[in-house]
Amino acid sequence: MKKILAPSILSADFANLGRDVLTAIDAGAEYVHIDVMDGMFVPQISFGNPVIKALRPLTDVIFDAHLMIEDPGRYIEDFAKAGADIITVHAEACTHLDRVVHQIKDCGKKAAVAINPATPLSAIEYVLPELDMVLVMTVNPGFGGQKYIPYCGEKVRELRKMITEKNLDVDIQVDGGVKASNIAAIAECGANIFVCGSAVFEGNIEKNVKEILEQMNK
Ligand SMILES: O=C(CO)[C@@H](O)[C@H](O)COP(=O)(O)O
Ligand SMILES: [Fe+2]
Repeated sequence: MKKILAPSILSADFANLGRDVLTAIDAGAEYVHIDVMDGMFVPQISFGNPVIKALRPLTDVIFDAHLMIEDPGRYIEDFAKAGADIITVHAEACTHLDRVVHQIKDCGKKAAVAINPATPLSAIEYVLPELDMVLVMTVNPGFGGQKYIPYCGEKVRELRKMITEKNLDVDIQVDGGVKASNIAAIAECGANIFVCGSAVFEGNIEKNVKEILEQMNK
């Protein structure tokens, strides 16, 4: 299964966002992970779809919108129109998860569901055949630069087993505290899309991306 690095722009320099994003892409990142926070589902407010719209003309790479917002069904069409390719909603934020997943697919976008560290896999079990990706949060969402929660590796392993047993083709994304020093171990658990925020954007972006890719593909 192809492994992909998805830099999270939450840790980029917002005053030079386009430049930072293009540097990460030129160094080998294949997705751009866009963290949308509403100050309700998570404590912080980040940015909304105008930022996706502003970045869209710069590149054709996959834009992966991680919506950490309450009742995301209200905004699916807006994010689709802004240029997101994958739209991820939190299972914990949707009263009618199946309906929201279909809203995303009806917009012609890839549908993904995220689960927080303490949320069991059963929350996504029935919608799994409808999904392109599951995002297993490896920190409690809301902030960049947090420490990876080790028990999440076991959850990724169980999810990969569930996907294989059901004979499905679903990506597993991990997000939170992922860096060069732990990415190989997390990949071994069965994840194949890796969000890295601070590990990419703090310091030399090009050097960071190259080091992460090297460890990711070990
Ligand atoms: O969704 C989130 C945080 O809620 C993430 O995408 C973070 O932006 C990841 O940052 P690092 O833990 O990699 O610094
Ligand atoms: Fe994220």
